[in-house]
Amino acid sequence: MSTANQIWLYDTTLRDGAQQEGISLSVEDKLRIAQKLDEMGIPFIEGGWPGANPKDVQFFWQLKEQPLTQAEVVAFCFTRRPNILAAEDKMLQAILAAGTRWVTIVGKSWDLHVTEGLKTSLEENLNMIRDTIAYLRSQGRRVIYDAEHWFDGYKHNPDYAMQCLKMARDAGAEWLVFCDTNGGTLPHEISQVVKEVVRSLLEDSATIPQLGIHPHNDGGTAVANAIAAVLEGATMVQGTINGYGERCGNANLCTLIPNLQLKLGYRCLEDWQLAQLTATSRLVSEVVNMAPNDRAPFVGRSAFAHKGGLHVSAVQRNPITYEHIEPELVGNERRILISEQSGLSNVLSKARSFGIELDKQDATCQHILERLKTLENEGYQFEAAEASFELLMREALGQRSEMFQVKGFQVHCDMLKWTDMPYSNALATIKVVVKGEEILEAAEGNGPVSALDNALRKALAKFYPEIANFHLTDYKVRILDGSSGTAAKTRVLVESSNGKERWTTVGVSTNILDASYQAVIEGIEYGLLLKSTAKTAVTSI
Ligand SMILES: CC(=O)SCCNC(=O)CCNC(=O)[C@H](O)C(C)(C)COP(=O)(O)OP(=O)(O)OC[C@H]1O[C@@H](n2cnc3c(N)ncnc32)[C@H](O)[C@@H]1OP(=O)(O)O
Ligand SMILES: CC(=O)C(=O)O
Repeated sequence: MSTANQIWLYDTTLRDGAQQEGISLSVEDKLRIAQKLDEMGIPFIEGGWPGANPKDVQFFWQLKEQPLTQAEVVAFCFTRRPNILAAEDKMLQAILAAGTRWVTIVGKSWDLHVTEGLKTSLEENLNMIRDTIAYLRSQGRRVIYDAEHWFDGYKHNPDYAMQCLKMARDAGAEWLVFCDTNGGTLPHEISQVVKEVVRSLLEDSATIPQLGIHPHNDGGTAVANAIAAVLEGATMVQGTINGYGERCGNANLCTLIPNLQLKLGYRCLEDWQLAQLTATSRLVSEVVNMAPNDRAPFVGRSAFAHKGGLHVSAVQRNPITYEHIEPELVGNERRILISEQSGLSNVLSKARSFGIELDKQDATCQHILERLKTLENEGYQFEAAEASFELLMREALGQRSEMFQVKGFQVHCDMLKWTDMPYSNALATIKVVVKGEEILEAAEGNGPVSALDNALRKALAKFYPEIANFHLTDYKVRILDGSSGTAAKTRVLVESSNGKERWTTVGVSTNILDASYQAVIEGIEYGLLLKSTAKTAVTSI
């Protein structure tokens, strides 16, 4: 990688990211994330705080057995405790035992934290910074110095903050990183402070150490703050995947990296590595067990999703009309949504994705659009149920052959209370005509929808054996006009799978069973359509 305009990425998902409420990582989770970040080309991965908990100790041991390919894994720790020798501090022994080449030391910059948090003198804090870094250097470690509460400290007492920073530099830290620990600083303040600090550092040395930034997102400006620091000369950015972190999180690397590289011309990653950003974001959200943010810039599912008819029409003529970058650059993809906001362009585009060629002049196209808008007005939502939309389209085109016909069904539900735990059991009977034969079938389930699904699948199994692989994988219910009480309309979205692919269907009714039934039946029909046409479903697993 060329070093001109290079930015050194420092990922702290495994340490600061793990400080987010709701995240708890196992050693295996940490290893999986570290391997992905390594593969993506992140040069510094902060692995955790060895000595703070057994998992972090174990993580560094495991890495000795399965080393990463290119990344430096960094061990994190604070300065020695007041009034002891650095060599006697158990925490510093623990980070030495972690065996990394690089360590990050966090130290106080704000006088208030020294006197009220550490309960020590300003002078002793300076000694703690000096002794810790000098000791680690004497043990062959390279040191990154995270100046905690840098901006707040500098605002309150710039002289003391600068003494701390220069102490870290003089003791041998190779990077000085400005932390906006409380996350409330604004971009223009970041620019001003970094500018003043650079000037001050140049007063007593012709060269300045490498500078970094570690912003938190309490004011919602962490990414903008990181950019502001970079524009003033910082060359390391510390952040996390998906912005996870203490309180409101850290600078989101998934937003920051593409802005730096694609908008500002800095070099963070090779192009092929940048194209792994979306996959990395999704893998990390899966490992930490947090739903991905669909609206995340660059990597969210909706980041390049076009809904409005005008947008779709223009984007198909030239994508730059409504896209700020090419989605593929960050490994994302363009999506065309279908809804009441659609125009003919959406319908044509969706048809193409279903393998159907339509002509805009064809009256059927207009008919499909009108039917879509009417149904959406009744409460259907096709954006999330593309399988139902494909069935609607095929019906309009005379391409929806009848695979079975449901003549009627009954569901009987029991709510039993044998013990403290209520127990529900449902029995469904269904009459279906398949290929001219009338079938009457019954099946049980733990609720009415599963009983109905089981009965229908049982009735069809003889004719369509592939049905044995179909499963209901998700079931979502939404009350559409809650003020109408039990007369309210219900929308049901059902996700089905055949083990290889997933698809979603929708049903709407004032009767929740009827809405579920519509969605379940279309789900089965769509699965059979997939098999009969050997086409690919809406989402591959
Ligand atoms: C800004 C940041 O995000 S820094 C990273 C923060 N991350 C974490 O805190 C997660 C991991 N932390 C832990 O597991 C624990 O807090 C530990 C193991 C580090 C410390 O645990 P404990 O010894 O029980 O102390 P506690 O958690 O109450 O922290 C306060 C102590 O840290 C000391 N301390 C705080 N900052 C520093 C510092 N920069 N240098 C030295 N000591 C410090 C305080 O003086 C206080 O010491 P005292 O109890 O002797 O008065
Ligand atoms: C070091 C760190 O996590 C902070 O100051 O926010």
